[in-house]
Amino acid sequence: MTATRLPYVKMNGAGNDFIILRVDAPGLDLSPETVRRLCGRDTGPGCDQLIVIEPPSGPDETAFMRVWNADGGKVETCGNALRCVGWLLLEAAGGDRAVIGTLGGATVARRADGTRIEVDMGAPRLDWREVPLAEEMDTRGIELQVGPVDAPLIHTPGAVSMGNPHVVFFTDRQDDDFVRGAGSLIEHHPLFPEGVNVGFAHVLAPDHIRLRVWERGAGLTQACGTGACAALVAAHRRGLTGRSATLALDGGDLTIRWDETTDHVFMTGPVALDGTGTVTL
Ligand SMILES: N[C@H](CCC[C@H](N)C(=O)O)C(=O)O
Repeated sequence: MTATRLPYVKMNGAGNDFIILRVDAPGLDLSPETVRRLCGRDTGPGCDQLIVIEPPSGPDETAFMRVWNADGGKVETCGNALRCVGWLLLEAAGGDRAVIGTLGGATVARRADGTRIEVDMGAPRLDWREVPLAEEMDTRGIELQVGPVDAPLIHTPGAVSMGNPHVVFFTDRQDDDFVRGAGSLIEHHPLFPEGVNVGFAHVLAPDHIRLRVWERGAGLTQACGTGACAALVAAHRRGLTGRSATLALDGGDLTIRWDETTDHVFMTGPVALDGTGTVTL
């Protein structure tokens, strides 16, 4: 296959960084090897996720967004990338809203203030089959055995899908060793047949959560947008917070609101343009 050179835009949303390509034809399929090469910080421009903007998949969309994790796996969606893609589309079209289709469902991006973008992430999926889990459980507090079999540590985190799978632990343990150790152990736990993003949420107040996320396929990132949405939903379901909160992540703050009337989750946060370049596919 002949090599293709494409321009890219490098952006980040609260420190979660992306290479963003734009193509004219739908259905671009990238090999895991190509994705890993481009996402590698020593083999390519480097990023947490590779993002491709495609033409709309339906009449109500402005564009369609595909997401690959740095490990080469194609996934459903990415909250921080939706803000960045939303900003690019709004800058290009000059409109005030952009409908972005993803494999995890349709979303709507709007300008909030300054360079902050709000994305309507749609409704959380809360049934065990939608997360998905390998067996029936109450997703408000699932039974998850972590640790050696002879001395199991049973936790009852919340489980939520924002189009992609999340499990959220409520703990004041935020140190790197714990987050990396527990996160990497749980990411591929058999209870999660499609893998899982692992959040560690320290509820500081009914409207304030400190969050770190070990991401499926990317590891510990500066921020996870869908993880922030999942953490707020899981915290509210446990009676730990109201329906809106500031989520303080390593790379910045996200404002998350779970609207009672529409059941939709709204995520508002910063975007930044880091640079441009070209890559060879
Ligand atoms: N690691 C995620 C995809 C990226 C999500 C994250 N970067 C966000 O901002 O939502 C997954 O495998 O589902």
